[in-house]
Amino acid sequence: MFSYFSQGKLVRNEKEKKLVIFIEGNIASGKTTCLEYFSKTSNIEVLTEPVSKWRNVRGHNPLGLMYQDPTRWGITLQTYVQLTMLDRHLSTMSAPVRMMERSIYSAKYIFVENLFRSGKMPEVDFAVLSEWFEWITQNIAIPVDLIVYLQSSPQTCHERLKERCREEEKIIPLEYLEAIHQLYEDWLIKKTSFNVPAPVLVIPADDDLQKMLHRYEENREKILAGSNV
Ligand SMILES: Nc1ncnc2c1ncn2[C@@H]1O[C@H](COP(=O)(O)OP(=O)(O)O)[C@@H](O)[C@H]1O
Ligand SMILES: Nc1ccn([C@H]2C[C@H](O)[C@@H](COP(=O)(O)O)O2)c(=O)n1
Repeated sequence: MFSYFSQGKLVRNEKEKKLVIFIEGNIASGKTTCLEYFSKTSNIEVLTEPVSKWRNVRGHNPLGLMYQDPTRWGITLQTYVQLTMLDRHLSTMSAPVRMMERSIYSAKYIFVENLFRSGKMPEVDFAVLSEWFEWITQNIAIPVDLIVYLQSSPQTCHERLKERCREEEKIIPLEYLEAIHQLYEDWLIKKTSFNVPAPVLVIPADDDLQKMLHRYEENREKILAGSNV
């Protein structure tokens, strides 16, 4: 699986240079819809977030538990998110371009950070997750060439979230989406909080579906720059 070290990190052995793009954004900002659109292009591999795993690990639902009692179950969910995202990052690419929903970075810089800052994650849980995250990112190369940030207002996300009606998310208040939004803005727009591992392309994402699909098409070249797709 890993065949050589580069700058002290384990690196996957891919024969040709491939393009890896993260699609980042708030909950219900339209990431999956965006990925669905690009999945129709041949030579693009799309990886959605493994939410089904987060809702069912050996019969348990860490996502649901986390929303019910974040202080008790936040670390349980986020440990599993970290593992499943790492597994996604390290999986063998089946096409020259990979577009993946979120990343191990946003899991830590947005969701873990939010749990901790809002006082819902005990300091010891945050410390353990941070140690894991730092070990992983210091020892394993996580390929990424571009981050596409779907920038949407928390209000829009709240409307879309209600429409999507995922059982576990019914209790999410607007304030939660506002906090996630602020963390994303600090990370990817102001660039004042954490390391940004690749250039960022910002796509405004509040418009209706038709306009959004048109906007994705307009941005296709920018997104796929450097690839032959
Ligand atoms: N541009 C849009 N306008 C209106 N509704 C949208 C738009 N994009 C997505 N949706 C709907 O909003 C909900 C969340 O979209 P989704 O793509 O699942 O977001 P995410 O993957 O970011 O959570 C879904 O019900 C989806 O059909
Ligand atoms: N590190 C993470 C990543 C995601 N979640 C939650 C947020 C949503 O309820 C769900 C993913 O849905 P999406 O944003 O793709 O609509 O998982 C989390 O709590 N921690």
